Amino acid sequence: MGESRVLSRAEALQLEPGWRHACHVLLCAPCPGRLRGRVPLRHAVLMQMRFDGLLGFPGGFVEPRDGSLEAGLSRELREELGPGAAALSLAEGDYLGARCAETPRRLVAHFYAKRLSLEQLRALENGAPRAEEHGLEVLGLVRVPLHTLRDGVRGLPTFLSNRFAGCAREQLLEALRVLRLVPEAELRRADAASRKRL
Ligand SMILES: O=c1[nH]cnc2c1ncn2[C@H]1C[C@H](O)[C@@H](COP(=O)(O)OP(=O)(O)O)O1
Repeated sequence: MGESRVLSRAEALQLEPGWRHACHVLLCAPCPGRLRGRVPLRHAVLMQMRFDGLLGFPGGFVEPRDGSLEAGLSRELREELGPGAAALSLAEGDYLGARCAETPRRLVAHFYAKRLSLEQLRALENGAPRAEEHGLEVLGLVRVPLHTLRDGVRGLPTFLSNRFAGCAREQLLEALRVLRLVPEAELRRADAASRKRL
């Protein structure tokens, strides 16, 4: 995805038919653990390693037969995370925002977030290896490290210096800020530190 711009759901749905729509979701749960007994993990946030070596969120293209954005997203989640994803019941209320880009082709990326319990999130992680797309388009789920270690580099900054699909990096930063999963100043520092390594 080239340079993307933010637009509202209503604006996105009014775009001409030449635009394709994709929906992805950030799934997260409170995570009380401490790394090495010291560093608070705060939350478990799921992303996935894709077939193309890029990191992205679960989800994908919405097809005309899906009938709605949320139905398309739910179908993609069942394919990528397995039947356990059916229980997620994503709705318009879980919508976080949209971004669109003209290149490499006209794409609107709709983004959702869903807060789960740690047990629900673990059940999804455990069920994912049995999903239809496991080992094909999805090579595995990963948890995003939300902490930054004392060197100011390892943890979230290093994770952010990976390569991401479409606007997934922007979506991740925006969601971590809006959902208050990482304090804003820490997030800014992690973003800045990661850009030095890109
Ligand atoms: O996590 C993502 N956030 C934003 N855009 C993404 C993300 N992952 C992929 N993409 C882009 C890349 C593609 O142009 C479309 C659809 O991708 P994908 O998820 O691979 O779709 P299918 O599973 O093939 O339906 O969005």
